[in-house]
Amino acid sequence: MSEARAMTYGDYLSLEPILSAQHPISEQHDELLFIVIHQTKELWLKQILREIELSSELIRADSLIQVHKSLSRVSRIQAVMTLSWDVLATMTPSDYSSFRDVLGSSSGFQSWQFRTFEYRLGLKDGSHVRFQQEGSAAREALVAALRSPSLWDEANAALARAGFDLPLEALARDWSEPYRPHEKVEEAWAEVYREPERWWPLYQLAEKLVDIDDSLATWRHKHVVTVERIIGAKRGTGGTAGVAYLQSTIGKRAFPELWSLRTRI
Ligand code: HEM
Ligand SMILES: N[C@@H](CC(=O)c1ccccc1NC=O)C(=O)O
Repeated sequence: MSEARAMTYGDYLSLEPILSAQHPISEQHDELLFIVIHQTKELWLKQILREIELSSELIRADSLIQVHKSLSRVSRIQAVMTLSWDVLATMTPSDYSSFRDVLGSSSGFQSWQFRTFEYRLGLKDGSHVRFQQEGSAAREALVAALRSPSLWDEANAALARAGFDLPLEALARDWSEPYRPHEKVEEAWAEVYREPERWWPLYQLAEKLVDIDDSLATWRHKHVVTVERIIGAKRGTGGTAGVAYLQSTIGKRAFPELWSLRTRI
């Protein structure tokens, strides 16, 4: 009987399949960079989705101290994703236009992990489901995220369990519908911010959620600037107006009352 081979670095990390998974279509030097940036982003999104699953479970169990670590990790990963725009921005309009046509109508718009991230935070727009192939695992995962309570729904439920008076619309709703901000939800979180020492775990949770919304807006902003730098006002391959569309997404907030309450403090 032969002995089991010692574990190697390459085996453990599945380097063979990973490093064989870049397939530029053109002969252009920068196409590899474009692929590597996107693959890296999808790996980070995979980790982010894992952390958000864990965070949801921890909030549901009222383990608000433990959730801090996982949510901090999410916003640090977001910071890395935002920095990677500076690597991509070394690609000029001439470089990109030399291979852009090979992309056809594919686009980041079709990233199911990005949409799942938005859904898990609380940004529910069911119209994105149709971009995933019927019967695919990606579509199933996306639909499951659409139908589950988001981080914001879980945070509001935790607030209610702590004794705050929250409206039924925020606590028992059709989770797949877009979240509608509510005056009473804002007032309850404002109470938390008025007396941080008394409500420290909820206060800390709220600030971690604001970090994530903040980092997402920063990422979106760098996306728009980088896209404008590389393709100007051209239409997107995914069929949108391009920069004008991306600009319209910067104002999205997954935790709207955590932003609006600030005017009251
Ligand atoms: C040359 C580089 C890039 C250009 C010109 C570009 C352009 C665009 C445009 C125009 C859209 C709108 C949809 C469309 O009509 O196609 C879009 C969406 C998107 N892109 Fe990019 N993009 C670039 C790189 C990236 C990178 C590196 C990422 C990820 C790290 C990314 C992620 C996304 C995502 C997630 C969306 C959907 C955004 C939303 O609907 O809120 N893009 N991109
Ligand atoms: N929407 C981009 C194309 C693009 O960026 C893209 C294409 C294929 C795979 C990922 C992409 N990244 C983000 O949109 C464009 O209009 O040039």
